[in-house]
Amino acid sequence: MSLADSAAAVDGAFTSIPIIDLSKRTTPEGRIALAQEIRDACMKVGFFYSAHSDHNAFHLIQFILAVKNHGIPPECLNKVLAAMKEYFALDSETKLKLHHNNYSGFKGYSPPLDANIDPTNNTKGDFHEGFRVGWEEIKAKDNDEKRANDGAMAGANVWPSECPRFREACLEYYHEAVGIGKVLYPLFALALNLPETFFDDKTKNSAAIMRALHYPLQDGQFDVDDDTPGIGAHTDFKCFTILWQQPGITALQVRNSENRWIDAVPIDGTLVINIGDQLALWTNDVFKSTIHRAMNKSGQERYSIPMFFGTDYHVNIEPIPSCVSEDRLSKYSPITAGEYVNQRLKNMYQGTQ
Ligand SMILES: O=C(O)CCC(=O)C(=O)O
Ligand SMILES: [Fe+2]
Repeated sequence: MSLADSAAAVDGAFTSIPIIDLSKRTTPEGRIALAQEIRDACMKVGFFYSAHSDHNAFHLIQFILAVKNHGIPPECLNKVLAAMKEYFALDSETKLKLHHNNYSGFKGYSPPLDANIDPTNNTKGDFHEGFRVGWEEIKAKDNDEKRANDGAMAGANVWPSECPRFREACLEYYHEAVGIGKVLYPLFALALNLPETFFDDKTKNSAAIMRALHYPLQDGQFDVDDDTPGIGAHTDFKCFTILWQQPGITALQVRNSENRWIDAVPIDGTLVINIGDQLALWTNDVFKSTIHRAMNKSGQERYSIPMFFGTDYHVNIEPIPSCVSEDRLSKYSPITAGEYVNQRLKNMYQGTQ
């Protein structure tokens, strides 16, 4: 059965989110099995957790991936969480100095209610604040080709001098997550019956954007109520997202085909991986980009870190042939990844105005 045919046979009425054991990727058979699991998960759900199946998963992921230099050590997560707490606790005047409107490529700070990712559903905006970071070497380089090649999203990162440890903590996390992205791209290619290397020449510049997110408490400072989403219903703009969510606080929800919201409860030691629109474009919707949102009703502040992985900004995205058939005609016209992301970001920020 072709990918286009099997996509027609699945429905999206999932009630739980599968956990994929990334440790299997070390053998060729393991990678094929994993690609099959990823394929099933993407076609039905669009969201999955990346984990080792052991309850002590993080250490095992770290061990297995550390061999290939792809693990995210717990210290790295602790460090970035501590830095995020310190940064977001700064007063808003200080944070607003780095408002993303003042910089290119949307880098920098976005205050609460700045964006409205789902303008159809509310007028107040999304009740989170965030900080956007793109590619940068940890040890600053005079000539950073990867950053210079970022085309439509080009622009240097900006950093708050008031929280000196923020830069290093974010960039350490950024590079760890890029390592996991490098593991996932070949698995997605295999899952699509493509050569493992299909995405290699399309992801040379790591078109990866990280956002440090803070969902504040409703303390009367902002005009929000219980129905104001932390982030409204949306699909992500790129190929896939690797999301770290703060343990112990459930806020992320995924919508199934029956329009029911399914909680993506944080599971210790896992990262949530979800498919974004660029992969849906590449695959003519064989891989679904699933609608999700975050509603923080925990009564506590919440922190999360999505990292969005796209193809390089100059790359033209068009449905791959195995995902197109007579019954499943190509739904999308070619567009460059950069144009696509830039347009979506503009819409997101204009939605509140
Ligand atoms: O914070 C979360 O759990 C989700 C964030 C998200 O969906 C996004 O930033 O696109
Ligand atoms: Fe998202």
